[in-house]
Amino acid sequence: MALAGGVRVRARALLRAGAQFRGPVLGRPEPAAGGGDGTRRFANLRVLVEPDPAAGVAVMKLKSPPVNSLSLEFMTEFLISLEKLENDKAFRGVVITSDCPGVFSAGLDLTELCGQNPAHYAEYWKAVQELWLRLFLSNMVLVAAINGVCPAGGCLMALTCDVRVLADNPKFVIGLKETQLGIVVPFWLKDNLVNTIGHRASEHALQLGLLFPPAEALQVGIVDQVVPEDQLQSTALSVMARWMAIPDHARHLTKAMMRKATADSLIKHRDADIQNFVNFISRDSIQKTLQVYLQKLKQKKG
Ligand SMILES: CCC/C=C/C(=O)SCCNC(=O)CCNC(=O)[C@H](O)C(C)(C)COP(=O)([O-])OP(=O)([O-])OC[C@H]1O[C@@H](n2cnc3c(N)ncnc32)[C@H](O)[C@@H]1OP(=O)([O-])[O-]
Repeated sequence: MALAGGVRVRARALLRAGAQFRGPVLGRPEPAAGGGDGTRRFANLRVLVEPDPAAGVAVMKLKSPPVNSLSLEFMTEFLISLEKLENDKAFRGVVITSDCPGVFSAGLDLTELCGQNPAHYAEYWKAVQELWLRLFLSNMVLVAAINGVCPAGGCLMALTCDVRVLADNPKFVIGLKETQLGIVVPFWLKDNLVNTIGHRASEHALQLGLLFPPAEALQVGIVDQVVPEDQLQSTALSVMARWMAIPDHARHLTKAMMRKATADSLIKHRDADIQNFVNFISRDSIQKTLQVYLQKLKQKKG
């Protein structure tokens, strides 16, 4: 699946502006700095990719400090990196994890949702849809190695993966907390959650905006495994090895079959979903709530 129009234009603009792949790109391998071991690390500003072509696996590290919030730039760069891997036959699996200590992703970037104009909200929401669709429909095996707090839009990314492994730390909560912020999750993300944990548990989780600590997350099924923090990466890679042992073609056709109806319901109603989001987020009451919340986050430090 190619990048949608707006995101593609933005991606091109970023690249034209020299969006600054600091390392070698896939297809033009060079040894990693100082490595000389044939591994091909590449990075843009906000995503670090550590490829292991021999295993057919790459680790994508989200590194948009302080909290990996989903800004337009972050999502664009993430999708460029993902597309590079998808276009390279050497790669069949991706582990997604964070390079920001204690935070997998803080979710949607609230500065993109506050005090902007409707055209911006529309562009932003289209990019969020695109991020979800591209991950949800990826042919590759995606494993989320969740090494930090994972609320809302962070949980969105994790939910698209085939497997979620969470590091066992009581601070590392995961869930769709949107109602706590006065936001309603989009129907396609609700469907994604229902497919994962079932209808009744989703009703509770979504209405209450629940964030699950590790033991509860495992119990409700929003993650598949909880492991000690120092075993997260190795567990994610061994889960990946198990999935990679399945013939690719059969596996990804099965994945597509399982996910098609959920994805199609967004694809068919993309424009209406954008319009709905723009109308909702532009409301004075929502803007006020989000601004107060953002202000509170900023004051936390002071
Ligand atoms: C698709 C479905 C709908 C989805 C909706 C959403 O995702 S809505 C989103 C739902 N997400 C949430 O409700 C999560 C909100 N975030 C948090 O709860 C905490 O930041 C944390 C627990 C993620 C990390 O705690 P910590 O103590 O490690 O870090 P800290 O708290 O000190 O923050 C550091 C800096 O980052 C800033 N910043 C933080 N988040 C965001 C953001 N989303 N955006 C922008 N900026 C954000 C914060 O203001 C501060 O800025 P400053 O002062 O340096 O200019």
